[in-house]
Amino acid sequence: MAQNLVSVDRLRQLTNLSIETLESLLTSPDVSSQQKAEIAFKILELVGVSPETLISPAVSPKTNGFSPQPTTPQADPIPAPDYQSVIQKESLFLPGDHVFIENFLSLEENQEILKIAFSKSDQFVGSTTTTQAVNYRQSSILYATLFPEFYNLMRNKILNALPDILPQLNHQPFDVSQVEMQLTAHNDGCFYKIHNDSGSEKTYTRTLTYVYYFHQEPKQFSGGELRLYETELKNGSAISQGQYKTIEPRNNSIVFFDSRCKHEVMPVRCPSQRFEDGRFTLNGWLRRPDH
Ligand SMILES: O=C(O)CCC(=O)C(=O)O
Ligand SMILES: [Fe+2]
Repeated sequence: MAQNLVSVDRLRQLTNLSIETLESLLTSPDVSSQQKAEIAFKILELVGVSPETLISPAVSPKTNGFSPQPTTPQADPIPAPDYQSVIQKESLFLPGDHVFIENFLSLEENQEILKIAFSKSDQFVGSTTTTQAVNYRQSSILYATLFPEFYNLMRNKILNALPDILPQLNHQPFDVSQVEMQLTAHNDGCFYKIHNDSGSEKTYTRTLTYVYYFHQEPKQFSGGELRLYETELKNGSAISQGQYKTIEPRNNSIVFFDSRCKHEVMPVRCPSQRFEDGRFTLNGWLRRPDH
């Protein structure tokens, strides 16, 4: 018992010393800002401070960020700083603004993407997060390399809609360097806990998130609402205060929002558990250049 108390004390001392050492490294002029950022992120990850801010969908540059066509540059690009300098020092509040558009595709296009999803059901793979967090996300994904024509169609529709969408989000125009896309299926019990899409070194150039919803009619699932949280950005963290807006995953609708905004996919209930009866999305991110 006494020995345990001593070792707890020692452990405390050691912990304090470690924290002091890390603190001095984080403020030392001899440590590069790159190293400081690495240390800071490691600490945040280890102590579990807002771990979900570090979680965002895995990026697979060869597949997920499929870009068969050159992108159209937009006017007046916003400066695109690197990862260190995008870490928000002053607090910035994102109210969960979004743009929701119904009947985004024609009926034929909507049926076409449903047909693509059904015909390639055996090529979907389990989803992951960049931190490989367990029990954070359950869904399956079809990469855009497996539907190149539809990728191009969707990409063009999104880029054409952008000049109307950005002002509604109070967002400045930006140079779109890449349109990432994937087809995601949520079936019975699937979900994606609270996260943002741009909280890691691999994902920080993601600027706008879009999610196009489609499913069979009549709808065979319930749940699966998207919750968009009010988010405060500060010191590299995205903190949500719990207030949110709910977006229903309506067939043939699309939602756009700031990729830094925290969001969550509520659990889906699909009693038949048939693949075809699930909640489907074409979802992805518009990136700005990283220089
Ligand atoms: O399916 C949705 O409504 C959102 C998906 C999402 O948050 C993501 O893939 O990052
Ligand atoms: Fe997301």
